Amino acid sequence: MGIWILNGFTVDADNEQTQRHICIEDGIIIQVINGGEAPDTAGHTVIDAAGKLVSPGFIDMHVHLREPGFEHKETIATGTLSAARGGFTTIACMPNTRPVIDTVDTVKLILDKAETEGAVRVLPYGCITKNELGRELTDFAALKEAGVIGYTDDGVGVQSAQMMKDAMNLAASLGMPIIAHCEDNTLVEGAPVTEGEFARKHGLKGIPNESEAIHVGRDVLLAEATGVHYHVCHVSTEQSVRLIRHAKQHGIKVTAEVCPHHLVLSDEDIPDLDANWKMNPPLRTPRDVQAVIEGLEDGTIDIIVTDHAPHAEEEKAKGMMLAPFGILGFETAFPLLYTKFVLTGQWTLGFLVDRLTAKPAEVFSLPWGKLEVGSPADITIVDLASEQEIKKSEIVSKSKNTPFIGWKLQGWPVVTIASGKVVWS
Ligand SMILES: NC(=O)N[C@@H](CC(=O)O)C(=O)O
Ligand SMILES: [Zn+2]
Ligand SMILES: [Zn+2]
Repeated sequence: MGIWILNGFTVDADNEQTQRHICIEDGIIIQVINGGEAPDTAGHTVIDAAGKLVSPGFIDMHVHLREPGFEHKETIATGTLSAARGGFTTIACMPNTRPVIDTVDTVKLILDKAETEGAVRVLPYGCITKNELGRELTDFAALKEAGVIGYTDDGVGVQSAQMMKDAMNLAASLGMPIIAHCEDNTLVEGAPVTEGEFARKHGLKGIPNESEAIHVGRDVLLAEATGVHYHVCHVSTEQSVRLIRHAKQHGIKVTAEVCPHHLVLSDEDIPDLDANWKMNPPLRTPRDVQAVIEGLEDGTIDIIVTDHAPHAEEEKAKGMMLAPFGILGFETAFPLLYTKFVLTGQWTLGFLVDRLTAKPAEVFSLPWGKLEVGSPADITIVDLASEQEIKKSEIVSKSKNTPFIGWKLQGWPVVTIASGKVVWS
């Protein structure tokens, strides 16, 4: 017995919208009918998607699931369910767990747990350096063999240029990407927010834009020298956008991602010293926000990721200086971007959906992100008309650290199907 999803509409990157009936069985899309009368659905479960968007399940290439080691913040079970609520069916998890994902055993542990306890598909990254200490490369070949999809020390920047170059050479020889958290530690020194209005007003030390952009500049040159696929994490500054644009113009194999919060918030929106507004990279100035939006719009930045970074309430209660960096991402991403960019007419729906589905699949050569006969049945149904307020009590993630509580947003995922199973409705 399969599932028929009737009368919904799909959208492509050019914003072409088509009414469709879609049948899935055994985890695969087995039939797609364009328009017209509903087919005979006898013997199947029926989901009425009339008036709703039927999208390939969203893909999030940058998330933190916290297991193993930080299960008080999130687990693979709670994190993947939070992803499902947000409409994500494939998520790529960062290795800054405890232990970090730098051995074959830890990769296996993640994959096993995801298989048995996860609501959606989990793709692990492995560390670039052992323990993310920047001193010694991990065993890239063994990690690849175990199932990682790329290498990153997310959470910290790789400080040594030579170490990064060695990593790129090795990754290139294996046909694997390097995913970089760009941050020069010598320029940061314990600052909690960006250099800008907010830091000045509160007398706080600021994180300068160069701390990110210096690594981007260094790394695109190293990527050119080594030929690796180099992917920049959570781009937040005008300078980084400029450097990536220049690198792409010169044929360097660089791709990049941006987070919803860096597209909709600047440091001037931070209301007070509440650490739910603290993340790395920090909210930047309005000028940077404008630059990352333009970067996404012109293709300099390829994809949208959430950087879902759960932290417990007591950790965030330590205040702006002492609390850890990071905010939740999964459950607010689509409604936030739909409300702020599509409803306002700045982006088409097709553009937004593409940057969350087909584009990430293309950038990382993944087989998901499309609704075609024979494709895995990863499908997200979105009620574009529904408006809801973000309430702390409704957050599925184990943590509640988001600055968006109380925001009224439109465009909520209502059914998420992963590998043919309804994982959220
Ligand atoms: N983004 C964050 O603010 N925090 C991330 C680390 C990271 O993505 O660099 C985390 O692990 O909490
Ligand atoms: Zn990072
Ligand atoms: Zn991250």
